[in-house]
Amino acid sequence: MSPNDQITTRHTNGEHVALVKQAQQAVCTTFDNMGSATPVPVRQAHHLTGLTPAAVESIEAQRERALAHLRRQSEPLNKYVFLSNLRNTNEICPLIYTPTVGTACLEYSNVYPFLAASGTPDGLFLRAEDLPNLGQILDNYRAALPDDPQICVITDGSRILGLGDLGVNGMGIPVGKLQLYVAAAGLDPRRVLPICLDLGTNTQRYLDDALYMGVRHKRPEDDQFYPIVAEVLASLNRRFPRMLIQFEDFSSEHAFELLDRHRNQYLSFNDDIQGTGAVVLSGFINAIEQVGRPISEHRVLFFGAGSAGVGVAKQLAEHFRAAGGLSEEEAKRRFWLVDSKGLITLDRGDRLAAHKVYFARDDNEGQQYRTLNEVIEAVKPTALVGLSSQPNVFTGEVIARMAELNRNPIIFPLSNPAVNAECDFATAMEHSEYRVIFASGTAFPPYTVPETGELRVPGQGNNMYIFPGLGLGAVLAQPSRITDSMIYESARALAGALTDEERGQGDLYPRIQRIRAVSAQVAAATIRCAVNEELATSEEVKAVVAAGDEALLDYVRSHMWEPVYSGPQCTGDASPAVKATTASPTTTTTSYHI
Ligand SMILES: NC(=O)C1=CN([C@@H]2O[C@H](COP(=O)(O)OP(=O)(O)OC[C@H]3O[C@@H](n4cnc5c(N)ncnc54)[C@H](O)[C@@H]3O)[C@@H](O)[C@H]2O)C=CC1
Ligand SMILES: CC(=O)C(=O)O
Ligand SMILES: [Mg+2]
Repeated sequence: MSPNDQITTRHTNGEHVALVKQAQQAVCTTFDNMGSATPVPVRQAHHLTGLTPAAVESIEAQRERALAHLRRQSEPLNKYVFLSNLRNTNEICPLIYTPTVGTACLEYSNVYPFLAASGTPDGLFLRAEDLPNLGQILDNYRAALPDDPQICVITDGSRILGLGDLGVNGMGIPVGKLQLYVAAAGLDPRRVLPICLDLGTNTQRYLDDALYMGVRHKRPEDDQFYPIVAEVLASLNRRFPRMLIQFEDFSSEHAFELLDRHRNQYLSFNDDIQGTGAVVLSGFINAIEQVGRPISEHRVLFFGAGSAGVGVAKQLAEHFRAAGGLSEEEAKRRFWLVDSKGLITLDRGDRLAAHKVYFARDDNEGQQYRTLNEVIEAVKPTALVGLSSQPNVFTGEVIARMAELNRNPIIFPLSNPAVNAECDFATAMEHSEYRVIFASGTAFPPYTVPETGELRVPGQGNNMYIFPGLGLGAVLAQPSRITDSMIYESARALAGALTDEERGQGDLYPRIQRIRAVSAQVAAATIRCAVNEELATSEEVKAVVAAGDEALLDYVRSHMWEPVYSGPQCTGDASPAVKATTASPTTTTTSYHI
């Protein structure tokens, strides 16, 4: 007797319809849906026979078709909408990230209904009014998942990339970051939690926009803001005590304070301050090696002194101390930070935000420097780092001057998305006689040197090289907190992850195609550090670290989720429960059929 017959004989017609629907939906939920790869017995068991064409495909064939369709779309936003739907119906989709995620955030309210066409929620949208029911809301969300989430990325949308306060439209960023966790470090897509804390927006055009989907009022003052965030974090921690919390794209005024308040309370880190600090340090380590001058001779000029600028400067200063043999005071004096009012000095006459005070200069002898050109002439930097969101401020003239001052000027225009970058790769190459050492936040196309035909590939200094591995390491080691040493070790691991070939070609970062292997190395370094600092609570991980570096790397790799079709669904089991499969000879993996 077929399953269909069983239903018909035992139930009335109405019950039959309901049961068929239930059985069909059981294989149509996001995480169990195999689409055109659903085997014939499963189609029969779930009453899907005749509802799809006959072909039973492999995951490779599905991937090929999706890729071809993606490439046929000419508009980046259409690509994003397609990928978003693909993600919501089939958790195999790779990168949905900068630059398109920037456009997608700007348009989020306009395209949201199409993104959510599958009915799968993007994540949690939390409002201040929800606080009394937060426990219930988390329970509701948890009910749709097979297990507790391991990582959440939370934003309040107040500083999305370099695009400003986008309110609820910022949800695209936690979603995109968590997609990278899945693609780059093999986090299980069913165990990640994007959160938009929708407390309003100060952007008038959204408040006036009839189609804006967020809470329609201004943001709360600090005396309300901090208690709200504290309550949300406490609820998250009560419900999911082992979950790592990643703060993302909070405005700089709040980013530092939130990190200070909560970093020792919960397993958490701030991606813009610490993740960016680590990724830029990593590229800098490799850049300094190429330049061939000792660390102590470098003079670094930061254009932009927000969460990213100050976070990166602090991370580099730590390296100047640890690897350059400088005292804290000597290290600090190798850095000059510029904000919208010019070089940050103690006697500039304005009240400096707390995060700017550490690097404020006191050696300017009463003189203030307002423009970038003035500061360059005063400082004569070896490196120029852009984290200002001001497009094209590193003009041809600025780059030419840097190339006069240095045989190999280090120029990192790191603002996102690409339209906000302080310069593009072609400008940097053409005005430096191709001598620039370059990395940008969003990838620029390679450049062909006209005279020689040599193809030069620019580096991408984006925290996506750090946070996936750092997060995976934290999930596996379960330390009580993320320390500065773990961040520093993640940066060193990334710097050391270049292959000889990549190093030989002058790359600062590993090729993106190797991101999984690289994330495994970053995760291993994080775990090793957590164990050495006696903060790791996983006994399994402690034993693996004791067994040596190869064992640790194997362990990390074996815990990276892979999309594979296997398990009971393939045999027609009428209730397609998700089961783990063994992908490595040594350990049980967290790979599941989807
Ligand atoms: N590549 C990467 O991995 C990352 C890049 N970013 C990018 O860094 C940028 C900055 O991020 P945050 O520091 O969080 O933002 P922020 O808005 O807090 O900081 C911007 C800084 O630039 C300064 N600035 C603005 N206009 C200026 C002008 N005309 N001249 C000189 N300085 C000016 C501001 O005074 C402020 O200090 C964003 O574009 C963001 O997307 C941020 C994190 C990671
Ligand atoms: C990359 C990133 O985190 C940002 O631009 O904010
Ligand atoms: Mg960010």
